Amino acid sequence: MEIASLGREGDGIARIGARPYYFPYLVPGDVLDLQTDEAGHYLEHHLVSPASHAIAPPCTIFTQCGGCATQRLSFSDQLSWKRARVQAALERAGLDVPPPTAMHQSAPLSRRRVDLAVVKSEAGVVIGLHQRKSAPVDMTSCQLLDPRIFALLAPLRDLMRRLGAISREADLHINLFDSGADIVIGANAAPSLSDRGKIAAFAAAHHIPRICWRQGKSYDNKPEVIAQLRPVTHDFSGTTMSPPPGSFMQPTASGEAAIIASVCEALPKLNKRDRIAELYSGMGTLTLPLSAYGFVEAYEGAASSVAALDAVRTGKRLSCSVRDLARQPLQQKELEKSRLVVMDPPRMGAGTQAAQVAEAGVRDVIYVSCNPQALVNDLAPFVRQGYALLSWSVIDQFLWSAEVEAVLALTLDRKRLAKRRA
Ligand SMILES: C[S@@+](CC[C@H](N)C(=O)[O-])C[C@H]1O[C@@H](n2cnc3c(N)ncnc32)[C@H](O)[C@@H]1O
Repeated sequence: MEIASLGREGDGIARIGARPYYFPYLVPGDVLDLQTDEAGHYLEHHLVSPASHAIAPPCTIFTQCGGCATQRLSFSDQLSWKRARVQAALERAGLDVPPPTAMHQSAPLSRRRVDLAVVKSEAGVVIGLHQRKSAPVDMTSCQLLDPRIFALLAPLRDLMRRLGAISREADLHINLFDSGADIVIGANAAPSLSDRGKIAAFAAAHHIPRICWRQGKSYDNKPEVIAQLRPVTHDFSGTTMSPPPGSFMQPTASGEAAIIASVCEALPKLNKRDRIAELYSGMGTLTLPLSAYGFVEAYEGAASSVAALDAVRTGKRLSCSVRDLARQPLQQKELEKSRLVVMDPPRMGAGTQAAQVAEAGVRDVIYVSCNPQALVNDLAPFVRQGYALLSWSVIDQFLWSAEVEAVLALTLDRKRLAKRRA
């Protein structure tokens, strides 16, 4: 049998009759031999002949590490697959879909943000990404991570081994800012005095500006600064900011630039007094460039990110507020005065907030999506209200995985639509 298509997670799919079988790491065109029991349940398979377009995976731990699913596809095949997934989502939502205006793909070795699992046992310390439904595999090689992050993994293994507060499991959140790596260690227990000393010495030895500790599983728990050697800074669109620990940042610098370019390209004609409501603004990745076009009212759930943006607000055409948009979505009435809404929701989508935006009847909406499944649901109220898709672009910042981002321009303005389509 032959792999006919790729599933949502990047698995190869082959069918016997109507029944789909999913094969991790196989790609369309691979021919395999499948053994099943009498009821058709999978027993085992082996690859008979690889697809002619399949390539040799670049990473030595591909199929062991949980990070990459599609390394046997060329860069252009991956981008085509991701484009097709976004296009299918837009069509499923009921939109008339023109060709994309832009497609971006980030390069290998450019990931500047990563969440890693740590497992400590008698055998040693493993730092890596979870394989689906199983333990993480030690990241002894990586074609994704910025080499400056990868270079920290060996010393971090040693640090984890020596920390008494880490008995079995922990996690690491690493952001690579302009000032250097910013690390949050997540663990169940609090660090002892001796652990604190070891962390401070580690920061000094590896020139790490800040290392924090977050106790407990919840990402709502505020990280405590354990070592801070110098200020943590990062340039966002020409503004130097002080990002808080564990903050959201687009995973690659080129991906961030592509998202900003796509958002700016999708803007309607604005005058500086026009209000732009920006929802899920994070630290202001989009807020700062948008403030060159109109007055931006930014809303974000993470108080520390809003504080970072607020600290650089003076003289800029923006306001920023902490607001949980799931519990307290911006209401129709609050949105009606906006000329444009820009929204960049988290993976689960905007839910009720999307419906409120659609019902407010704001003429133009720019939606930045990181999940085609959630996108379909969020688009439903816009389609009901008569919004059309003016343009869209595809951004692949998560090379070799199924993740894909897209920037959509939705409009109620038929004249603008007709002009664009002409
Ligand atoms: C995909 S990120 C986009 C951030 C920003 N636009 C950027 O490009 O860096 C989504 C943002 O939504 C925020 N968020 C998640 N759930 C939220 C909620 N219920 N209310 C408000 N913001 C939320 C996250 O903290 C995060 O900053």
